[in-house]
Amino acid sequence: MTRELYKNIIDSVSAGVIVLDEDTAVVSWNRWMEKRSGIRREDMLGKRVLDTFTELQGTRIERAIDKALHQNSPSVLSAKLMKASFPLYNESIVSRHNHQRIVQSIQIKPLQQDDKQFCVISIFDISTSDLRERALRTQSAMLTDLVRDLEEKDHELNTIFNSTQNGIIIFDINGQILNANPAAIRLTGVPHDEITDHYIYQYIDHISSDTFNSLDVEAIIGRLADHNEFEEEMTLTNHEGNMVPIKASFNIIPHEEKRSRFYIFFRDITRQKKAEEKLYRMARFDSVTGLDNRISFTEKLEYAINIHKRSGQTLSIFFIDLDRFKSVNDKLGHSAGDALLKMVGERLSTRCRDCDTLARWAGDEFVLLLEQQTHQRSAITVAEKIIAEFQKPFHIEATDVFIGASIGIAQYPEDGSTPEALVIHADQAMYQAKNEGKGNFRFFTEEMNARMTERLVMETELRNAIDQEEFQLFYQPQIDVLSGNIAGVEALIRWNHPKRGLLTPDSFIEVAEDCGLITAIGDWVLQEAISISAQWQKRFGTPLMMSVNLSPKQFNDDTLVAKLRRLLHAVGLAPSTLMLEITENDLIADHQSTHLILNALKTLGVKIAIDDFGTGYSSLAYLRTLPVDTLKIDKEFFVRSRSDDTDSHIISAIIDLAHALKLEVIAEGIETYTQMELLKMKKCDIAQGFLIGKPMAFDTLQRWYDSKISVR
Ligand SMILES: Nc1nc2c(ncn2[C@@H]2O[C@@H]3COP(=O)(O)O[C@H]4[C@@H](O)[C@H](n5cnc6c(=O)[nH]c(N)nc65)O[C@@H]4COP(=O)(O)O[C@H]3[C@H]2O)c(=O)[nH]1
Repeated sequence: MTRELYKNIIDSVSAGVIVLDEDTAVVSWNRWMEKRSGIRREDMLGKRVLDTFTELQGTRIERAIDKALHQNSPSVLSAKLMKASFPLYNESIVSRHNHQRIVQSIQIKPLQQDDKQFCVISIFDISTSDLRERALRTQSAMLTDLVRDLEEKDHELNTIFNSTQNGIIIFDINGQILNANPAAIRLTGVPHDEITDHYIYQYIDHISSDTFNSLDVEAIIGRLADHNEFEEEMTLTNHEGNMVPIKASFNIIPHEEKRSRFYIFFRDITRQKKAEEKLYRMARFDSVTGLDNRISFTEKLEYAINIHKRSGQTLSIFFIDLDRFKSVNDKLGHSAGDALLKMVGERLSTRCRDCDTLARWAGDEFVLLLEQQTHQRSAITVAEKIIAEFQKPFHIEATDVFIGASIGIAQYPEDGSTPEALVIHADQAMYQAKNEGKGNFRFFTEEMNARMTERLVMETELRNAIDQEEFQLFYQPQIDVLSGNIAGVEALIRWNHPKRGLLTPDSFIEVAEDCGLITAIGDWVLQEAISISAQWQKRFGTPLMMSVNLSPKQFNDDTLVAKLRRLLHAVGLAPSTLMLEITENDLIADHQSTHLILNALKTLGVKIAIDDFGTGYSSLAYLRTLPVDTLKIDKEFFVRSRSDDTDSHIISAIIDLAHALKLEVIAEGIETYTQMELLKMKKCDIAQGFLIGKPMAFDTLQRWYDSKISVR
């Protein structure tokens, strides 16, 4: 379309048309405008419309122009806009000098062209009634739409307000309740028609508040002024006085000053709180005894240390380990074990004051923190009372169960300044108490710590010892008492320690047992001993009775029989050439499974000896029921028999009884000819001891044997 045609079209329109650019400068001014304003197009083009009609500044017309240019949004202004209309002169009605405004309907619309923003102002003269009527009708239709829109929105809001399960309370600047939705009425328990007589602070409060009605409405309103809304966990006290935890969100409904409204939007979080509490309890309390657990104890101990740092008072930490708990658990089952732990917890609690903390540390270990201690004596008194508590039996599943307690005590600040150090030291002291005979208590000493550190070092070294091939077997000969011929050997382990030289088992077997390495070491011993036995048979043409010590863990290892069968088969050795030595105490530890294991070993065909006989409390009558072949009299009897006649009598009695039970007897620790004479006299079967030969390496054993044979 040509510019000329465009100009003619807008000049022919019977309405004012003004087009403004982004700076509100006039780019189009039609003939109607020239006529009604008396201002020519040439005079207006390029001029700012608001500079010409200054009285439009700050009016709705200016705002509408701004909206069209900057928000791309149209406006319709119509009415008798006395102030905010274009001051146009209707020449046909009034004289040029008589400034009379006409009634206008003004549309201000945005227009985008070639990436530029324009604003088109159309001015209609509606001074005549029919035009005015039309404009009014348009306006009324617009208003109807607006009202309908508002009603729809209102309906939606009302539905949400009435049906939501969350409580909504609207209140004023004084906290007075103005409205509440059905959920809020239900949660507060206040009748609907009475709710507006109440104040928000009568029901809603801070969670930690201990003063009733302490909700500070002014402070809440202050916070809302800064943030518009905020959320907090609070409590709702209903009409009956019951407290419910809620999650509350406060909001403001802006109004003119002083008439502002506020609302609280809240929901009942009882279930969430219960779940949180459950989780908290699970994380901090022991489920079996209901006592504090390790985490909670450590925190309380840390707190106590911080407090006592200032007061200078002593804290005592008890590490309590139950004696014989494992055997009760194994025999009566886990639920009985749990019941026993619960009873122990209750019994220990009776020995504690309110300010003390008792916790279950792990398994059958308890820890106790005594505060307000002034001297060691108080800790001793508590320890003695606890040990005395265990003198009485625990009644479980119609059985009276006797267990004991060993206690280690560490004290703050002397024995450590952190919870970890104090508990470790108390544990070390407990270990010492246990080693010294159970049912005891010991205070921590630095010496214990040194010993423990040494143990830990040994544990690490032991782990490497197998791979580094640092173990070696020595063999101690055993002879037939009557003939003097070799009857067998006992394999005894040695550790070629890289720094400490050759170590005997007394210095490391216990550590290996405690740290679980004994099975791996024992497996190596069995393999080595069986392989040596096979070599012997090959070299001398006769089988050698090889005795091997078995630790309780190995004895209870489910794979033991299969392992032995495989090892013996691999070298083609008869099972009857292998004798397994099990100590008397280990055999009586668990009667039921002992029988099962021994029977399986017997079926395999290996021999079984009861080692260190006389040191335990087993009756010969019980031993009779066990499928064993040999009884080894503990060497202690022979050491003592040199000075005490009674022991000679006991040795005689044991040999007689063992023979009566058809058991072979080996006397261990024979160092003198007199002892040898006694054995001969009592017809003891086999003798072992330094008199015959000390434990020796395999090469030496072979030479020893060679020399024996050549003498004959
Ligand atoms: N004073 C004196 N002592 C004598 C005499 N004759 C033998 N002995 C010592 O008595 C211990 C006999 O072994 P045990 O009672 O089974 O006692 C063994 C056994 O219980 C354990 N042991 C040794 N080797 C092994 C092993 O391979 N595995 C396991 N689990 N324990 C082992 O270590 C304990 C100590 O072994 P060793 O130090 O080799 O000590 C050996 C031996 O050297 C004597 O006439 N006088």
